[in-house]
Amino acid sequence: MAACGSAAAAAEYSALLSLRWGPRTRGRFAVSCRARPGNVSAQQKKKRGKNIAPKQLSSNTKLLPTTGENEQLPNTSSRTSTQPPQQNTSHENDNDGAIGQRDVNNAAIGNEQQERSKDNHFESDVQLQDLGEMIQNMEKNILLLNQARLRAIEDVDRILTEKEALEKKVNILEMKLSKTLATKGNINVDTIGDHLEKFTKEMLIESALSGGSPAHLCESPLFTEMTVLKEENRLLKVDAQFLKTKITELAEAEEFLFKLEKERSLLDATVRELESRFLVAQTDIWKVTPLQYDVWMDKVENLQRMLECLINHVEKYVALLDQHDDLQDKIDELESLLREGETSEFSPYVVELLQKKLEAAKGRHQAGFQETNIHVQVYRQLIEEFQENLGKLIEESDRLEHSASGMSSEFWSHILLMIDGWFLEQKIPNTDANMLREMAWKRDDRICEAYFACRGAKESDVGGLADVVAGLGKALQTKGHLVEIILPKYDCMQLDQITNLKVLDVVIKSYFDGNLFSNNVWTGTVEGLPVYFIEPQHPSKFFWRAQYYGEHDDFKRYSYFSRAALELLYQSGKKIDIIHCHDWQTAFVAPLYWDIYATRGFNSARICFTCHNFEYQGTAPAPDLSYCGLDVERLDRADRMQDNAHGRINVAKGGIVYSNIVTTGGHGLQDTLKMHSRKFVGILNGIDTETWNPSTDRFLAVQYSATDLQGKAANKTFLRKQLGLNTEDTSQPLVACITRLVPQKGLHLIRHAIYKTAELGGQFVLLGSSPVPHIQREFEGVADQLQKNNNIRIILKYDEALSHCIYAASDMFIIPSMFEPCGLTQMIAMRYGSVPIVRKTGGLSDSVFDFDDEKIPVELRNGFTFARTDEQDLSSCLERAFSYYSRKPMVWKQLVQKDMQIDFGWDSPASQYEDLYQSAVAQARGVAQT
Ligand SMILES: Nc1ncnc2c1ncn2[C@@H]1O[C@H](COP(=O)(O)OP(=O)(O)O)[C@@H](O)[C@H]1O
Repeated sequence: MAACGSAAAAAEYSALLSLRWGPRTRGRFAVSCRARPGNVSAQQKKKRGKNIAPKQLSSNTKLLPTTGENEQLPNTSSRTSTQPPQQNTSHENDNDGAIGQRDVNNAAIGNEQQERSKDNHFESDVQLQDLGEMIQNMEKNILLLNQARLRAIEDVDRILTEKEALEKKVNILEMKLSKTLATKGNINVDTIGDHLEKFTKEMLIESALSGGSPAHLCESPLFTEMTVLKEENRLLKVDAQFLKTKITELAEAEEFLFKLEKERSLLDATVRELESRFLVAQTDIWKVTPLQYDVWMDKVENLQRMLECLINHVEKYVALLDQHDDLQDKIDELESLLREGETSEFSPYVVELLQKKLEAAKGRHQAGFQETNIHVQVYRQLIEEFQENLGKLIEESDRLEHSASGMSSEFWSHILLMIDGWFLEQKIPNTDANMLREMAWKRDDRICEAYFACRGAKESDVGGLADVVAGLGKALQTKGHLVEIILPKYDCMQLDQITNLKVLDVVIKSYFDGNLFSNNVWTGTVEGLPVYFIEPQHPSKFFWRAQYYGEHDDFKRYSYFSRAALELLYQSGKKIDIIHCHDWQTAFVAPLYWDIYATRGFNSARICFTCHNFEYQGTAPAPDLSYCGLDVERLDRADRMQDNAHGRINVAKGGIVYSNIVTTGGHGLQDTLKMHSRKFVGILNGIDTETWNPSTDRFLAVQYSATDLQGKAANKTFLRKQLGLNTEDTSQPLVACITRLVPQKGLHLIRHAIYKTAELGGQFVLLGSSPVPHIQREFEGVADQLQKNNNIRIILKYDEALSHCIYAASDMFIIPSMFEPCGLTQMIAMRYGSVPIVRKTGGLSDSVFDFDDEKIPVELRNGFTFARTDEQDLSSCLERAFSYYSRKPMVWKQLVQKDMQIDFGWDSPASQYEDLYQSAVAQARGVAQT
């Protein structure tokens, strides 16, 4: 029985141990956790959790000895005599209430046994034997108990290790969570959620493995922490989802912007193509003789269709603008959301990242919007211009219906008188005069055509280029270089500007379209510079057109000239260092030189190309390149002379590709310039400081300088009187504008400036002329309308003398160009103490710096600038200038004096050119020596 009892006791112990030590230990742990304040942070929870377990568990181990009595409990009635009474006392202090009660019971049983032992002395031996067995059993039990204790301690250690591992996992998860929020806006809370889910599962499995139940697990602090984490993660998920949506919206906006940019460049290409086709078709029409009236009408109709197409395209630009508006709304919305985001709990990194992205998108959007806007304005003007020309052509078709032969005898007499006049004025040689007389006599239609083509020709449309070539040439000459200029011998040249004009007794033959043609060579000096004039003896009379540019066969005319000019240089046997080509008209020289002349040993020179106005680039169908002897197949390639937008040939591009130095910017050829960036240098033009010098200017009523501004005031008074402007109020600032009236110059802003100046109490003088009849007429309308306003004068002609007086008299000078490759008027204005107010574009933004712009060093601030093409920006700029003028006269005076002292001469640009030339020459010599 004892054995049985012992065995039963042992079984009881082990059963008890496994039952009590497992869950109860955990139970205690859970209880002590629950006792903590409910609102502590997860971090605090972890710290406290770590300290509790070991001590409480060790106190529990004291309970073990009481289990010695527990083996008796199931059979108390039959086995009471075997109970060791002394054992009861050892557990008096036991903490466990249930077990303590059992101890009390056992103690009572023990007392009863002692009473019995006194009455039964006979049984003492037997009892002693039993007692011995009991002691042995007890010892065994104690041994078992100790083993169980050791296992319990091992269990505790294992649980602690597990707990620490779990805590580490939680830490890692927390770190992952915050890292994920901070990385590139990619908030992957799903992954965190997955981790948490996985983690929970692992916990459940571990719990199951260690015999725990889900119910117990729910009570565990780790589980609570996990729940908190899960909730936090859920909220984060919502935030992240929201941010993700915004990021996606931003990405969509960016994509949309990209689409708009692409669309615009496609439109640009098509419109430019249309524009050049239109121009060609328009000029081509003049080649049709009056007898071919049907052909004429077909062509006019074709033009009409092209015009409609152009209008259609411009409408697409307008649609683009609307889309830009939508985009603006989206950007505004995102911006305000982000502003809220700054104060919310979103990760600051994410908000900052989004803000950066948004800023970039905003910048692109604004630039795109502005660019599109400019295109819309310029092309709208262009359409009006085309419509005007078309109207003219239709009018002309009426005239043609009666044919040139039907022209009155008065008309032919007028022509004959004109020819005589040119001859007497030495504008044409005798041979030409005879030939023209003959043609007029025979009522030759070509005379008619030439006459009508010349009618609209303006006085000077090469002013800017002529100024630059002469200015740079003279400056280089002063620096000791030998400079020569080659020009076509235009019939409309101002011969009085040329000294010693004479034809050389030599004929230079040059190649053109499969034949050799003779060229007369004339020489003369212009502003002290030697000039050669080439006069082709070609039946097309290339430079006998009564105007410089704008002929239907300009491409042919200038490819002819380029080839003839090179031939002249080649045959003269000179050893040239630099050939500097200006504008697309002479850019043929670059490929011709390298492909044809350099191979003939004429290779000492290096080529420099400057394009003063990239509005015109000289495009034509590829085969036209062969006229001057260039190899079409070799050159009609994207990396050579093929236009970047369409399949035509682009001569300006050829100039960039085949030159050693390029000093120009822009317009559709940026990619080509980028590819050739090593040879590209931006140099601002200068002005001729002798011609434009207020202290010696013979056109002025009074000469003056920066140190004597009385003279400037005198010029103002003089001009106001001369133009019939109000002279009573001397405090009124005088605003001026001298310009060609073409869309490029910002016509709507010029008009606005007139009215705004009047509104601000100033006076306005516009001197301008337009090659476009409808623009000229439109400004005539404005002039008529404002004729009686004695604060405004609009003078619609080209008048150089008057221009000098206006520069001198004005206080402010307005240049609101849509684009401006370089611009001279802002420099001339400053030299004359007229403060420039300009739109920030091209050369204007390189030479005029806003007086209020704190990002610009004070010493450079010389005028007032505005960026946008709308009227408001110009208005506020004008207001700022007026405010300084009237409220701070001393500051204004200093600004005027500063502007007058800026060096805009050619010396500095010429030195820059000189350096470029020299390094190109040095390189050439280096190559020659190796
Ligand atoms: N109506 C005019 N009368 C006199 N000079 C003019 C007139 N219009 C423009 N100019 C002159 O033409 C030159 C213009 O050069 P620039 O500013 O480079 O413009 P662009 O060459 O594009 O016309 C300036 O010297 C200016 O004084």
